[in-house]
Amino acid sequence: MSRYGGYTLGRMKFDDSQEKPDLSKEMLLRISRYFLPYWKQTLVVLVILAATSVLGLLPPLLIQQIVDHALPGKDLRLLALLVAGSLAATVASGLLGVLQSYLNAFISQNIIFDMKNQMYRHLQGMPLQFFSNVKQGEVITRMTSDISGIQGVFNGTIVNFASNLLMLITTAGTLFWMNWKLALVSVFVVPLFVAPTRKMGSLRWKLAKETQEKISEQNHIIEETLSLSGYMLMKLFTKEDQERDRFKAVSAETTRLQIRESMAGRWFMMLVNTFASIGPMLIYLCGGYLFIRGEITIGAIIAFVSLLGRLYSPVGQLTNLYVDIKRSVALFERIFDYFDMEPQIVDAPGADSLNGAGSAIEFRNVSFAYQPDKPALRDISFKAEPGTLTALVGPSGAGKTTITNLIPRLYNADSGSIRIGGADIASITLKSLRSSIGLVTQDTYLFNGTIRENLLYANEEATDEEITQACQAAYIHDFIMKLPDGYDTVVGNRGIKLSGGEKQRLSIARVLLKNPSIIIMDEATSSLDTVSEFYVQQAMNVLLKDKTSLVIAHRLSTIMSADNILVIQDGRVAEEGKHQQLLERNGVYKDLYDKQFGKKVT
Ligand SMILES: Nc1ncnc2c1ncn2[C@@H]1O[C@H](COP(=O)(O)OP(=O)(O)OP(=O)(O)O)[C@@H](O)[C@H]1O
Repeated sequence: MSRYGGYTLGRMKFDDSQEKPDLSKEMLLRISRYFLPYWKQTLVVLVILAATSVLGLLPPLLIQQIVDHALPGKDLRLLALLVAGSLAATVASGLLGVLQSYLNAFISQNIIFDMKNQMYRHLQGMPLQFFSNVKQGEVITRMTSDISGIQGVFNGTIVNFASNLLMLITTAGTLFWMNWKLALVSVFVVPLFVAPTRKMGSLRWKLAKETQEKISEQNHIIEETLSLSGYMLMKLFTKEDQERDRFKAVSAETTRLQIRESMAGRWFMMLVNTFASIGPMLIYLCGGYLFIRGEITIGAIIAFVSLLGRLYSPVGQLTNLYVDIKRSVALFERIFDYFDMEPQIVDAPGADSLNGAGSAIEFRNVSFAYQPDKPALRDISFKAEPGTLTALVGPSGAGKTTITNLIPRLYNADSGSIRIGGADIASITLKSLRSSIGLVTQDTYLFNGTIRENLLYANEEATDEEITQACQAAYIHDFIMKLPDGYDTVVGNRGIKLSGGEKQRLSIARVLLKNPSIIIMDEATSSLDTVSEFYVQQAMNVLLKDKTSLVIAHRLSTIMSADNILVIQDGRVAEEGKHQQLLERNGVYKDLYDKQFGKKVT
C-alpha cells in the first residue's frame, strides 16, 4: 500500500526540475472540465469578441471615407455622419468591453471558488501522514497563490487566443480586400516578430518557474519561523540572525528573478515595437508609389496604416500565447498534483454506523509501518473490555501513540483488524467512529478563540449550564471564573495563554461535552506541578468513569488503577496484566517500573 510518504511527495512536479508542462489531450480535457459549467458565459464572451473585432475595423475605414469623400467633397453632413459613426463604434466597443470584463471576472472567480472548495475538501480527506510530510507553507501556496493564479488563465489564454485570432483574421481579410498588394507588403514584416517573441517566451517561462519556486521557499520560511512553535524555537536557540539572513537571501533571489522576468517582457516589447514601426514606413513607401500610379487613394493609405496595429499586435500576442498556456498548464498541474493524491482513509463502500455496537476495543494481529520496511507495530493483539481502563506503558518510541492513532483511523493498519464492539473499524463510517471517541493528547490543541468557543467545538449545541458542568467536572471552572473575562477569555494561538495542566483540563472538559463512549488519553508527563497534577487526576477520574479507555500512562496512580496494563516494547506487546502480576514476572515492566518509579514512594 502506498502512503503519502516522502517518496510520493518527491514525485511532485512542483519540486522537481521538470522543464515543460504536460500539454496532453487528457490534461487539456481535464482543465476544460472546470470551464464547462460556464460555457454559456464563455459563449457570450466569444460573441462579444467577434463583435468588438469587427467594430474595431470601423473607425479606420470611416476615416478613409472622411479623407477620400467628405473632405474633398466639402460635405459637412457626410463628415458629421462619419465622425459620429466612428464614435459610435468606439463607444459600442467600449461598452462591450465592460461587459466582457465582468464576464471574465465572473468565470475566473467562479472557477477559483469551485477549485478552492474542492481543494479544501480534498485536503480535509488527506491522511495525517500527508501533513507530517508536506512542507509548511506549501499547502497555503497551493490554496492561495496557485489557485488564484487561475484568475489570469481565462483572460490570458482563451480570451487572448480568441480575441487575437479574430482580430487577425478580420484585419487581414479587410487589408486584402482593400488592396492585396499593400496587404502583402504589410504581412512581409510579420515573420520578424515571431523569432524574438519565441525566444523571449521561453526565457520568460524559465524565469517564471524559478520565481515561483523561490516564492514557495519564501512562504515556507515564513510559515516555519513566524508560526508559534517555529518562532519559539528560533528565539530560544537565538537563530534570529541566521533566519533573517536566510529569508533575506531567498527574498533577494526572488526580487532579482522578478526584475529579470519583467525585463524579459520589456525587451520583447521593445523588439516588437521596433519591428512594428517598419510596417507603416513600408506602407507609406509602397502606398505612396501606388498612389502616384493612381491605384490607391490617400484615405486608403491612412486606413491601412491605422489597421496595421490590429495586424501586428495579435501576431505578437499569439506567438507569446504559448508561454501563457504553458504557465497556465503548469499552474493546473501543480493543483492536480494535489488532487491526484487520493485520500486513503475513507468510508468503505456500504460502511455502517457504529451506533449501538458497544465499546469494547480489540486489536487482532495488527501491524503497521509509517515507512516501508520500518515497522512501528508488529502483530499487536489485545482486548479492552467495555468500561475498563487499559494503560499503555513502554519506552519512548515503542509505539504507544501509534496504537492510539490507529483507533480513530488517523492511520489505517497495514494488516490485522481493529474492532469496536465486535465491528471492524474499517467497515464503520469514519464519522460515527470518530464521534464515539474522545482524544485527549499531551499537546492540547486549542484554537485562538475564547474558552467558550473552544469548548463548543466539541458540541455546538451545549448550553451554558452544560459547559459549566463539564468544566466543574474537569476541575477547571473555578480557574476560568477567576479570569477577567471568564468563559469569554481568549486563549491565544494554540492556547498559549494557559498552562499545560489548564490546557489539559480544558481539553478534558471538551471531551466531556462530546461525551463519547471511548476515551483515548495521552497522560501529561511530569511537567505538571503537584497541585495541577492533582486537579488533572481528579478531572481524569471523572472523564474515564464507565468509559472504555486507553491511556498512555505516565503516572503510577493511573497505572495502578488500570484494569489491564499493556507493556509495549519495540512495536510489540511485550507483557500484559495487572501491576502486581507484572511486577512478579520480573520482566520488562519491572525494569521500566524500577527505572521510572524506583525512587518514588508508592
Ligand atoms: N509520523 C511518523 N512518521 C514516521 N515515523 C513515525 C511517525 N510517528 C512516529 N514514528 C515512529 O514510529 C515509532 C513509534 O512511535 P510512537 O510515537 O508510537 O512511540 P511512543 O511509544 O508513543 O513514544 P513516546 O512515548 O516517546 O511518545 C517511533 O520509532 C517513531 O520514530
